[in-house]
Amino acid sequence: MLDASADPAYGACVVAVGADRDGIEGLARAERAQVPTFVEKLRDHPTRAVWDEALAARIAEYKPDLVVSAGFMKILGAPTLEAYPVLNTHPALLPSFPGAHGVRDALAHGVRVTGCTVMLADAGVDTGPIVAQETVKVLDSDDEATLHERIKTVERELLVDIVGRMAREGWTVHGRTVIIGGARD
Ligand SMILES: Nc1nc2c(c(=O)[nH]1)N[C@@H](CN(C=O)c1ccc(C(=O)N[C@@H](CCC(=O)O)C(=O)O)cc1)CN2
Ligand SMILES: NCC(=O)N[C@@H]1O[C@H](COP(=O)([O-])[O-])[C@@H](O)[C@H]1O
Repeated sequence: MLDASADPAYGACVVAVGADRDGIEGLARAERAQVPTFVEKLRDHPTRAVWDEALAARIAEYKPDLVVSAGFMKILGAPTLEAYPVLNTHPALLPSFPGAHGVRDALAHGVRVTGCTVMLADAGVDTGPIVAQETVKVLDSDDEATLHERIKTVERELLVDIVGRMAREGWTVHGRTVIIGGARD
């Protein structure tokens, strides 16, 4: 996304990169690009609710139009969800295999095709309206790591494309579906 946003025609820029823990490659990548970063750790707060509020306050410092969750492994609470649209990427074809272990669960189930889903987060876990999906074939030789790496290649490209289109064209939510721009494909 940082690379794509170097082109003014992309229509979006990364105003900050945040995480709930240190040592994240995305933080280092942002720092190399002189993009502001922040870390808000759950363990630094007395309760989950206080962390939720603190995270939303950190995000508010950057006034984003859209929050993108990519590999953010915490369920976001109401303070963030009620303040911003949150786009999430999940390494499975929702509603199948939601949660923190989508690739592991899909492989264990024996699926021959899996993929990734870009959706708007809601209060549930991977239950929000779907923006886009792409499929990835499962190879007989796959283990969780090899399959997940192939999914990541597809989902990163999809996420960058979707964020740019949403920024340029806007979006509307119709029940469980998100339409980018003014009309259905
Ligand atoms: N309100 C929402 N927040 C988030 C969603 C969402 O759909 N609604 N998606 C997640 C990303 N995600 C799957 O795509 C996901 C991430 C993490 C978990 C989870 O069980 N997290 C545990 C802690 C895990 C850990 O710390 O290692 C937790 O939050 O207690 C489920 C799904 C992003 N946020
Ligand atoms: N349920 C949330 C979830 O599984 N998120 C997944 O974590 C990976 C992060 O990869 P990265 O750390 O290499 O960017 C991505 O595949 C993302 O979809």
